[in-house]
Amino acid sequence: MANELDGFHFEQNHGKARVRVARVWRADGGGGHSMVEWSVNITLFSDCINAYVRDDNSDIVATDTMKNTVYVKAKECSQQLSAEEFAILLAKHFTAFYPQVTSAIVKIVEKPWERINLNGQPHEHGFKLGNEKHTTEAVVKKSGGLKLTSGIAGLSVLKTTQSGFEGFVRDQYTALPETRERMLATEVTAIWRYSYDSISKVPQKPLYFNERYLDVKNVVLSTFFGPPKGGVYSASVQSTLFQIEKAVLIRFPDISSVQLKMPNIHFLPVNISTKDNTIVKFNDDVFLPTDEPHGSIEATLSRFWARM
Ligand SMILES: O=c1[nH]c(=O)c2[nH]c(=O)[nH]c2[nH]1
Repeated sequence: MANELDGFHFEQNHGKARVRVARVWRADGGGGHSMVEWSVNITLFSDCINAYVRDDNSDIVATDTMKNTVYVKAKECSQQLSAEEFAILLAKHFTAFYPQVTSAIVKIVEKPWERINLNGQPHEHGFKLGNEKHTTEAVVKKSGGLKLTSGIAGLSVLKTTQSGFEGFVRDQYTALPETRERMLATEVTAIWRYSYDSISKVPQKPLYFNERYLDVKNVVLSTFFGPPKGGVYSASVQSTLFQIEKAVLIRFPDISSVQLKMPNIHFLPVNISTKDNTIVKFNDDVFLPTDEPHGSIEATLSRFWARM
C-alpha cells in the first residue's frame, strides 16, 4: 500500500512468515488418513498508516491473529484440499473480513510427505519425506481479483548421457572442449501462472491443483529424460529448458506462463597424471561431482496475452 507522506512516497505491508501447520484428515469408516504439512507466509496490504506515523495501532491486524487464522481455517477445512485452495481461502478471508485490507498475498510451501508403500500396498497412515516441494502463491484483491501461481522447488535430475554442448563462442579465454557426450544434472525450480484472474473462476474440482502439480512435474520429467529406452538428446540446458516450457504451455490450456530455473550442475571429467604417467584417464566413467560454481540458466515462456 502506497501513500504520500510529508512530501515523501511511502509503501508498507505487514504479515506473518513461516507459519507451520500440519492437517490430518481421518476418513470415516476406515480407509486411509491423509495429511499435509504447510509453511504459510501471509502479507497484508492495508490502510494502517497511523501505526507508522501516529503510534495509533487501531487499524492493525496483529500478525499473531494472522497466525491463529491459519489454524482456525485449517481446522474448518473438513475435506482435504490443495495448498492453492487453502492459500486462496486464507487470502479471501483477510480481504473480505477486514475493511482496511485491500489485498493479501499468501504463499505456501508444502513439505513432500508421501504415503509409504509396503510390499506394494499403500499404508493407511504411514508417510515418508520425499524431495521436491510443491509451492504456491495467491494474490487476492478485495474485488476478488486473483493472481495464482504454483511451482516445484528442488527437483534434482541427472542423466548420464544424451547431452552435449557444441558451437559456443570460442575466444582467448575459452578452455571448455566441445562435446556430444556429457553428464547433465540440474535442480529444477518451476513456477507457472494459472489464467484464472478471479476467485470465482477457480475450478471447484477437489484437489484439481494437486493433479495439475503432478501432471506438470510429469511433463518436466518426461521432456528432460525422453523415452525410457534411448532418451532424448539435449543440445544445451537452454534447449531442454525451452522444450519443457513449450510442452507445459501446449499441454495445459489454463497455464498462461511458466518460468524455469535450471542451474547447470557440473560433473567434471577426472583425469589424473604426473609428468611421466597417466594415473586416471577419463573415459566417460569417473567424474568429480560439484555444486559450485554452477551455470545459472533461467527463462520464462508466456502466452502472448499473458505475463508472469
Ligand atoms: O548447456 C550448457 N549451457 C551453457 O550455457 C553452458 N556453458 C558452459 O560452460 N557449459 C554449458 N552448458
